[in-house]
Amino acid sequence: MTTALIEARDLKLAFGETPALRGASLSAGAGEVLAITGPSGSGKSTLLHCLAGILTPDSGEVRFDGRRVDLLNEERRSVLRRDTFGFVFQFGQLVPELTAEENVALPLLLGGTRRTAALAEARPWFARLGLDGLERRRSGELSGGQAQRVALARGLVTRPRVLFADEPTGALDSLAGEQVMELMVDAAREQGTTVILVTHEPRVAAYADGQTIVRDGRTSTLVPARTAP
Ligand SMILES: Nc1ncnc2c1ncn2[C@@H]1O[C@H](COP(=O)(O)OP(=O)(O)OP(=O)(O)O)[C@@H](O)[C@H]1O
Repeated sequence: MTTALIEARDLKLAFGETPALRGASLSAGAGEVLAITGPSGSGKSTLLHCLAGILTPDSGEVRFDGRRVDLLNEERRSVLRRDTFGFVFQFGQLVPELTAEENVALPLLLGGTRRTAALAEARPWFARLGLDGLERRRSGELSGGQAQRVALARGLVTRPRVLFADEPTGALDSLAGEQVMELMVDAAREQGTTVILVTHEPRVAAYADGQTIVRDGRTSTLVPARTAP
């Protein structure tokens, strides 16, 4: 059995009086794709945000590569998010003033890479994700599927150890959604990136190696990933 690269143990978190997580656990190994599924409001995004160091649970443990993420201060968590993790959300959230290639280069620029080098690293992603010729477009000039592939390139350009994807196909029609999923899973496998994917669509979850279902803030394993205990 491989060791977990990222894991959550018995997470609990309430927003005021609203309990969002009541004992959520999961684990994923290096290079695995894990889907978090479940009904609306069950706690999927909250669980993802705890794993990614965006939220801190009230109790329980989050470990990445053996280190306790939940015990890090905000500054260290933000360095971890910037240097080690990648993110894709439902609505690509591209910066509208920037060109597509500048959007892809953005995480590298924020990490201190010089502009020319960052753009040089961003460009190969356009051919790789079927976006040739769209490098200089702004987000308003892209289709939803194209914009989401640009957002995917931006999430992967730093070669993150873990890519967190929250409903990455949620705003797309089924064909564009399948394209995004195939490209995401292939690119992640090629560079050994673990993917933690929130989705309510069974067709999207089927791309994953393992599935964890969340109901009322509690998890159960639907399909064990290779590292599940
Ligand atoms: N910032 C917040 N403040 C207060 N309550 C919140 C906040 N974020 C989430 N909640 C509540 O926590 C619970 C879990 O929400 P969460 O967004 O994690 O669910 P979800 O499964 O991702 O839902 P969906 O599929 O609809 O996106 C819900 O009851 C929600 O209303």
